[in-house]
Amino acid sequence: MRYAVLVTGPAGAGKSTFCASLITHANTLGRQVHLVNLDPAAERFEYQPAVDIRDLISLEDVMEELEFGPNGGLVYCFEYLLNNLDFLEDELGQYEDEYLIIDCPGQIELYTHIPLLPRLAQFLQTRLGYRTSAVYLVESQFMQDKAKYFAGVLSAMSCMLSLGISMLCLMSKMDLVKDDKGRVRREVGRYLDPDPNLLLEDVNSQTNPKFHSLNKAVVSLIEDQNIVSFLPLDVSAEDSVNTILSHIDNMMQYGEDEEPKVPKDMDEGDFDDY
Ligand SMILES: Nc1nc2c(ncn2[C@@H]2O[C@H](COP(=O)(O)OP(=O)(O)OP(=O)(O)O)[C@@H](O)[C@H]2O)c(=O)[nH]1
Ligand SMILES: [Mg+2]
Repeated sequence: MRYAVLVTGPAGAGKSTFCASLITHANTLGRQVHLVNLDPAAERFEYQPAVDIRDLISLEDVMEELEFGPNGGLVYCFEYLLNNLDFLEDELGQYEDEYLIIDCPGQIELYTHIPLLPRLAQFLQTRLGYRTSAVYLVESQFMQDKAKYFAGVLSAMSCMLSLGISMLCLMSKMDLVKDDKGRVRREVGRYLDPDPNLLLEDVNSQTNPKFHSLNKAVVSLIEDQNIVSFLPLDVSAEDSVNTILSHIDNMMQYGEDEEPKVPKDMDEGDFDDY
């Protein structure tokens, strides 16, 4: 069985850092995972990507040779990738029993203007037989501001709806919102899994009454899509990364088709103790 996790979210949310810590953690569990880089502007990685879009096309070349600016250049790179999906098939086709962590770029227009990620998710699933899921990162500092919280949740929802695969929302950089005793600050912690009614009260208390019905509509949309809860991500804490990996595994039913591995020196009688 093959598995793939798309790591998505806005620019600077911590996607590449999360990919590296997920790989480090999986390695300590003795699991083989590989990094796929889909960011044509990426410069350096903690782990060498097994598959790298820069081997197909680099943003620097596009900007130099075709005289695109950085954002137009990125869009060009992705359109080029979409027209050359056989590149991915050649690169990924060789992996059997594989678990891929796919580091995506952060420019939000790549998620909304051109259907790159949905096409890619579909290609991975139907053409290459990968069980594919996604995570979406939103920075914890955004949660201190209600308007930014709304924007973060709505962008996560738009990504989830356009991808059409199961998705987990992560609140990244939790170490930045801890108090001096190491506890997550209350005003942020309550947004990990907020009560929609309290959320509405909170937002209404900070906005002009003429926007209250809009607030209500957004909160009920958030509630309907069941996307209000975030898992906390602190890359410096192994148990946070471990919990997230377990959720991702569950989401893809990782390992359910695998034969259970029994340690060699355990005969059947030993199982009575468990
Ligand atoms: N304090 C803290 N900083 C973090 C954490 N994760 C990432 N960062 C920092 O945030 C910045 C951006 O992190 P990246 O991992 O490059 O973010 P990204 O989402 O891959 O960014 P783009 O690929 O440019 O969209 C870097 O300076 C990281 O060191 C975290 O958990 N805690
Ligand atoms: Mg990155």
